[in-house]
Amino acid sequence: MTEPLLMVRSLSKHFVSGNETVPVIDGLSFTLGQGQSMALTGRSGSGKSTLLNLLCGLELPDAGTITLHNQVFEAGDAAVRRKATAWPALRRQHIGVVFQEANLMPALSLLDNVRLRAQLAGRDPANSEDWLARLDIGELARRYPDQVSGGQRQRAALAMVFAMEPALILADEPTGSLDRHTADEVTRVLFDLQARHGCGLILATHDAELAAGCQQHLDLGHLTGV
Ligand SMILES: Nc1ncnc2c1ncn2[C@@H]1O[C@H](COP(=O)(O)OP(=O)(O)OP(=O)(O)O)[C@@H](O)[C@H]1O
Repeated sequence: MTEPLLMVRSLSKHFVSGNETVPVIDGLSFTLGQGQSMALTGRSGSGKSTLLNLLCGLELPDAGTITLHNQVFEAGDAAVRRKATAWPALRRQHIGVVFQEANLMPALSLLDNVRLRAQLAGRDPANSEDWLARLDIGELARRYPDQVSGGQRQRAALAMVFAMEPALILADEPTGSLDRHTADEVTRVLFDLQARHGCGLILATHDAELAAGCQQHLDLGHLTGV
């Protein structure tokens, strides 16, 4: 049997805001298999973005263990506390992150953005133009991010993620800034490529149609009882 891609066990995270302690994630456990997709749902403030940040090491947990791509990150380890861990390399090479607003380098063309992302992950950038073509923006490859629409920028952001051949894609409201038609297109492309390339996908969304396309559902609002 193949190892799961991701195992989360008893994960907890709180923030301190002034005198107030804000518990966000409390004893969360779940498993994501290789190539599986999961929708993270829950009302605004229920902790979706916080969980995505924990899963790529941008936030540190108070308690619990994250096992991702055969690496174990245990809250409380001195290395985890100092962030002096394998997270940065894992993020660069194996975790593709997509935010609501596409995060492109403004001084680079769409094609050079994709090439750079592939190179940073240690992949061959030769297929970068192909990735843009597969996302139906091949003819825009030499334009700069401010010369294309929001939906086209979001497609370019997906091309960057797929060009790095990630084991896991973490997407935070990837269609949140798009109109319905463009959101449907980007959703179709995302699921199609994810299924074809067998990477895991976790996406935080308020979009019921996007959530319905995922194999697993995790409702954080329900879990944390808020
Ligand atoms: N750095 C921080 N300091 C204090 N509180 C924080 C911090 N980051 C997030 N929070 C709080 O943690 C809770 C969870 O926030 P988070 O952004 O994860 O929610 P979300 O489910 O992604 O919300 P949305 O759907 O609105 O994007 C919220 O109450 C938020 O105010």
